[in-house]
Amino acid sequence: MSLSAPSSAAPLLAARGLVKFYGKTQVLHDVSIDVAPGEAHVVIGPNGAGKTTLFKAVSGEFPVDGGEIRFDDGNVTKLAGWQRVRRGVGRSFQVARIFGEMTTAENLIVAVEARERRTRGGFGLTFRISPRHGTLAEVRRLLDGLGLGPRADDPAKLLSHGDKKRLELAMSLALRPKLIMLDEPTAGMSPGDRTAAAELIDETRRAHGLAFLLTEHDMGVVFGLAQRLTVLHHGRVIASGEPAAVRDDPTVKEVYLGHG
Ligand SMILES: Nc1ncnc2c1ncn2[C@@H]1O[C@H](COP(=O)(O)OP(=O)(O)OP(=O)(O)O)[C@@H](O)[C@H]1O
Repeated sequence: MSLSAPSSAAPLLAARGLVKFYGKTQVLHDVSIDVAPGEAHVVIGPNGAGKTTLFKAVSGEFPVDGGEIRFDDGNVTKLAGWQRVRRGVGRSFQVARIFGEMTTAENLIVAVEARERRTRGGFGLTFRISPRHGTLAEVRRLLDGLGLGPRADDPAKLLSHGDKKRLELAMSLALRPKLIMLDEPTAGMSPGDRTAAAELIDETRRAHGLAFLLTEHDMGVVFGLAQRLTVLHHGRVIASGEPAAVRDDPTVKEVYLGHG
């Protein structure tokens, strides 16, 4: 079933009727999802429901087999992932993208400088040891804003799991996207770190007016963050709308939330 969406703003992201096959197995069946500017839209569903596949489709990791993806009023369905990044689709850096031997601050310097090179239309992967004027001030703001100030000079490989997640989010923010996609941002965290991470995401969204598309298994985090909730089950959207309405939906209770 489809419940009414709370937002009347024109969507930043509008995916319509997405279809994806892995070989002969259909994993996404006519999946549609919107994210409004500044909104946190959380996708939930049992293991194997297709959440990660939906994320990969939206971020351009592979082409879809049907449907259309519009972002910021342009059709991005045929664009490669890096082209979507240029338009403002940000996917959180995975831990593997962090350079472990470099400090927390140096990782952020690389991210800020990469954005500047991109904006200026430059190429090349060289990292200049002397950062541009302005980069260090921006890195300091990101570090302080995400509570990483005390870790600035620590090698990234020595950060706790929670701090690595913060660094990933900071690196995503450094690229100044319009939408940030986070696939299970609190996975593997302690309950305390989970609460802190959810607060951080919510604060970041409010402070920067950023839109978020997230998947998450922790229902405390889900209901603390979501302005809108979509439930996937066997690759189909079974409910989408305001969190309270989705939570009370009988089908959702039966196939998913009822278990907890
Ligand atoms: N590369 C692949 N090749 C074939 N099948 C795949 C591939 N990746 C995922 N699948 C299958 O597609 C379905 C959807 O997987 P997906 O990872 O998108 O689900 P999910 O909702 O993110 O699950 P989880 O909550 O466990 O991360 C599952 O049945 C999975 O086994």
